[in-house]
Amino acid sequence: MTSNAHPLQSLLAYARAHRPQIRLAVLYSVLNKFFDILPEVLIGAAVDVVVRGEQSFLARKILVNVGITDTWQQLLLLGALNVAVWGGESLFEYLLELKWRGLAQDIQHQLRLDTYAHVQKLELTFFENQRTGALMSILNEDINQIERFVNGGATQIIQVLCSSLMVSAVFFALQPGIALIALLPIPLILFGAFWFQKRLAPRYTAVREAAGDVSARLNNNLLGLATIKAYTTEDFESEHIRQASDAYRGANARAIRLSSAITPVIRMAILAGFTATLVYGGWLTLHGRLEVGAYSVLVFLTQRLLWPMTRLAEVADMYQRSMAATARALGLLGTPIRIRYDEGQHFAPQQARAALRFENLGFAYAEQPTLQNISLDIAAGQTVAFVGSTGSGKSTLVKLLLRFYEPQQGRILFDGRAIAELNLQDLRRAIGYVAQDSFLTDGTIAENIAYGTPGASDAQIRAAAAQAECLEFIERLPLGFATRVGERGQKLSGGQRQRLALARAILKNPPLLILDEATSAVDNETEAAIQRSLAIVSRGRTTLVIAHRLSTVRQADAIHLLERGRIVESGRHEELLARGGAYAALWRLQTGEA
Ligand SMILES: Nc1ncnc2c1ncn2[C@@H]1O[C@H](COP(=O)(O)OP(=O)(O)OP(=O)(O)O)[C@@H](O)[C@H]1O
Repeated sequence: MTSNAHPLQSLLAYARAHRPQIRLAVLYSVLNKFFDILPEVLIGAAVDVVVRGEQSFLARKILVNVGITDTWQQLLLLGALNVAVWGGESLFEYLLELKWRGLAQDIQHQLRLDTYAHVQKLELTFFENQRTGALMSILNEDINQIERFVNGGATQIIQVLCSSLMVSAVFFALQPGIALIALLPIPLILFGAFWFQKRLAPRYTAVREAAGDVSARLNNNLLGLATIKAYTTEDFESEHIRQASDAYRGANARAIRLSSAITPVIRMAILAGFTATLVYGGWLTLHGRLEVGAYSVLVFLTQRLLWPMTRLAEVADMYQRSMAATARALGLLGTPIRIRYDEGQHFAPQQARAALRFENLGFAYAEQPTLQNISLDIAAGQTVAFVGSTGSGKSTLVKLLLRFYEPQQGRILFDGRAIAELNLQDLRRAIGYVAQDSFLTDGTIAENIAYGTPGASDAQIRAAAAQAECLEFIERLPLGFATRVGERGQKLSGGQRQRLALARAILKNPPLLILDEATSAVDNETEAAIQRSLAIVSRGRTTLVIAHRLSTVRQADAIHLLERGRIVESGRHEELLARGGAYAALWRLQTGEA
């Protein structure tokens, strides 16, 4: 899937597994075309019979020993052949439709699944530099475009090629002189189609990119509707969408201007060949140098050549669109996964003790360092808190532990082994992570708690909810655990979402639990609830808590205060207070003792 290969080549390489199917589909297309041009030949033969009677083509001994001199029998034979030809054409039409359309479905299905599965494994940095809507447009529209091409475009290309070859063969067999004239425009047409195609390609790439942009903006706005309403920026945002949509329309207009010219131009070239056949062939026939039957075959066949060639334009258009789509979809599929899932030593996540060691860790998202010289030991089973001002790097620290990012310096050991050498999924299975903004699915409360722990019983789900102190609010809902939470858990309060996310992590029963508290703005009751549940859930496992409210973590075995990416103070609550440093100041500030 190298980026410098032609998209068609890449697509064929991707569809390797479908090769036998593709070959069969191509065969059906060829056979269908073969039967499709035979009626014209039969018309010629019929004209030949009525004009020349017993001297006709059919009366002569040709390839096979036909030699039927009786004209009535000749006509009957033609009738029978006609039925067979039309029957064959219909049969192969059915088969080719079945095969190509089946292939289109199989390929789009596989491509969508593969691309999605691949995208899921890409590291977070990739998504931070991409817009979700643009990715959605690749996963949806671009893959649909490829589906449309395989559905109808591929067979059309094959059929245009076949009919050109077959018609040329008939022409040469009947009248080589006319054949040369009639077929003269073909190189011109092919050259023209190629010329258009080359110029269309970048225009369609621009169209696909503009479509991705529209989709990205729509997605962004729909997610931010509450903010749009609150700031009454509806008109401003409509204008944003208008600009994106306008750019899409403009990109399409540039493609349309060119693509609309293809058919008329090609038709004019065909016209030259057709007129030449009509006039020159007629002249030859009048002078007895061409049979009437052969003349009619040639005239009809030029028509046969004409229509597929005009379709060539349409097909070239569709081809170009889908190649732009293919390049985007396969490009996404070919994006290298930097933090690999399939490497590293396996271990049993549930048996881990989760003793942690951070060794001189240094990390930067961009140039500015976010974390520097972080070194600390966390014994198995300890509860450790990270506190510090906003943006000091607390969340980043645990994200490195989850291997969402790779540190530029130092390493993290998990039970004595560097996490970079462990199997990524085993490591993550050993961790229960409650993020600041946990992702809730559009399902029920029970489904959300059991997310990541398939097969959990109702009793287990209930117990986890109780430990996370969310049983009370769940039971007040009319449908209880069966209540649907809406997309991203919209129908719940921020605190309720956080509790639910905690219940989810508890149910997973991981050796290492990470709680990233979103805010210090909690009421006293919630604060007490957090303390209670923390005491329960941290039992028997290593627990890391990122806290904004110092009182929630005063019982922790160790507290680390971060400032601008460095640990500036560490110790137990009482020790830190006694030291009278930055932690003590922060404590006084929060408790109002200042
Ligand atoms: N994905 C990212 N890309 C670039 N910079 C980031 C990214 N995530 C965080 N940062 C920056 O890194 C710094 C540390 O962020 P981090 O989220 O670790 O802080 P925090 O201490 O957890 O803050 P808070 O208490 O507000 O949650 C911040 O300056 C932030 O702007």
